[in-house]
Parts: sequence; C-alpha cells; structure tokens
Amino acid sequence: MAHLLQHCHDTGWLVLAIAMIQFYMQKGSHKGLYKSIQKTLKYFQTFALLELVHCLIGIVHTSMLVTGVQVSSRIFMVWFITQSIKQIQNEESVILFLVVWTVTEITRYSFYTFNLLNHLPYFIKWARYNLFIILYPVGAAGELLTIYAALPYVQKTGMYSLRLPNKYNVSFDYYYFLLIVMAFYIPLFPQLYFHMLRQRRKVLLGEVIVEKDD
Ligand SMILES: CCCCCCCCCCCCC[C@@H](O)CC(=O)SCCNC(=O)CCNC(=O)[C@H](O)C(C)(C)COP(=O)(O)OP(=O)(O)OC[C@H]1O[C@@H](n2cnc3c(N)ncnc32)[C@H](O)[C@@H]1OP(=O)(O)O
Repeated sequence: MAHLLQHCHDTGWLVLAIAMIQFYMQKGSHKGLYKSIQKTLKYFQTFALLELVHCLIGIVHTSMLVTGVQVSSRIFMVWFITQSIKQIQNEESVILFLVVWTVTEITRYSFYTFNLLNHLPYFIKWARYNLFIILYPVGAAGELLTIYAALPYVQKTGMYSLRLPNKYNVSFDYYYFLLIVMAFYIPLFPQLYFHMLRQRRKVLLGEVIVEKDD
C-alpha cells in the first residue's frame, strides 16, 4: 500500500512537470502558470503529510525534525502564501521554487522506487545526493522571495490578522508572523542542508553517521 502511494506521488510530480513545460511552450510566459497547475500542486504537496505519518509510526527511519520542518514549510508556502494571495502567483520566485521542488521530488521518488525494486541506476542515486547542494539554497531563496513579495499585500489588507478590540481579546498580526517565519529560515535551513550533506556522505561515501534525534 505504502509503495502504491509512493508510486502515485512520483507520478503526481511528473504530471506537474509535464503540465508546466506544456504551459510554457504554449504561452511562452510564466504568467498564469501557477493558476493552471494549482490543483495538482495542492493535492500532491498536501499528500506529503503522509511522510510525517510514516515517520511517526516508524515505517520510514528518518529524522522527525527534518521531515517535519521540510513538509510543514512547503505546506505553509502552498496554502498560506501562494494559494491565499492571488496577487503574487505570477512572481518569478513562485516559478523558481516550483521548478526546484518538482525536480527534487521526481528525483527523490524515482530513487525510492528503483531502490525498492533493487535496480537503482547510479545516476539517480547521484542526482538524489548531489542536486540538493544547489537546489536547496535556490528553493529556499524562491520561498523567501515569495514571502517577501507577499508582505506589502498582507500589511495593506490585514489578512489572517486579528485586531483588538475583539471578543476573544487576542491580537494576531500575520505580517509580523511572516517576518518571524522568514527569520526562522536562518536556524532551520542549515539543519536541513547539513542533514542532507550527512546523508550524502553516508550513502555515497559509506560513512557511518548517527543522527542526534534518532
Ligand atoms: C508553519 C510555519 C513553517 C515555518 C517554516 C520555517 C522555516 C523553515 C525553513 C525550511 C527551508 C526549507 C526549504 C525547502 O523547502 C527548499 C527545498 O526543498 S528545495 C529542494 C531541495 N530539497 C531536498 O533535496 C530535500 C528533499 N527532501 C528530502 O530528501 C526528505 O524530505 C528529507 C526530509 C530531507 C529526508 O531525507 P532522508 O534522506 O533523511 O530520509 P528519507 O526519508 O529519504 O529516507 C529514509 C529511509 O526511508 C526510505 N524511504 C523514505 N521514503 C520512502 C518511500 N516513500 N518509499 C520507499 N522508501 C522510502 C529511504 O529509502 C531510506 O531508506 P534506507 O535508510 O534504507 O536507505
């Protein structure tokens, strides 16, 4: 069952890649691309919550912290930034993180699939543990630039914010929340990046590495 779900996930990101290439070839522009693929993206990125469940119930042996940060930050980007603020959907930075996520996920799920079949081509293993060196910072930059582009709109409209006075007597400012999220990239991004560097040494060079939260 888990294998079947994983196969669906791989196919989903492939469908997304084909849809993006087709759109760009037909329109010659990235404007409107997000709108055209949003349903598929929402579905498959939300589906990634299962990775956290697999981790929790012990089907997959990996760091909870790393998987949690990775999955929640992506779901946050999709639902609470890009999907919620139509005005930023045509930003180049959105395309940047979409392309990076898609390349990463196709490589990653191909790795899992061929690994399970015991026929893992070396180039897929190589791609899984080398491409991230460039893709991680580029993807994070795309995400941060997108949140940054959202700030003026969030400040102007006060979306998702709760101002005083109100019957709950609590206030929440989404604008400042986004600034905090951006600041969190500083301590959390290196955790993810160094985790993948350790995995790279383990898988490609055969080093024995002990994770702190294992
Ligand atoms: C709510 C507010 C949010 C606030 C956010 C604050 C800021 C956070 C900053 C975060 C920055 C994120 C930036 C990021 O989004 C940008 C990008 O992603 S750019 C793209 C580059 N990214 C990557 O390359 C990372 C991709 N992700 C991963 O590789 C994984 O998600 C990771 C969590 C990193 C875990 O990888 P790891 O190698 O540690 O473990 P695995 O899970 O791959 O593998 C463990 C073993 O399990 C087997 N496995 C796993 N899943 C499957 C499966 N579906 N089917 C079969 N087998 C599976 C795998 O083969 C391993 O087995 P073994 O140990 O036997 O080798």
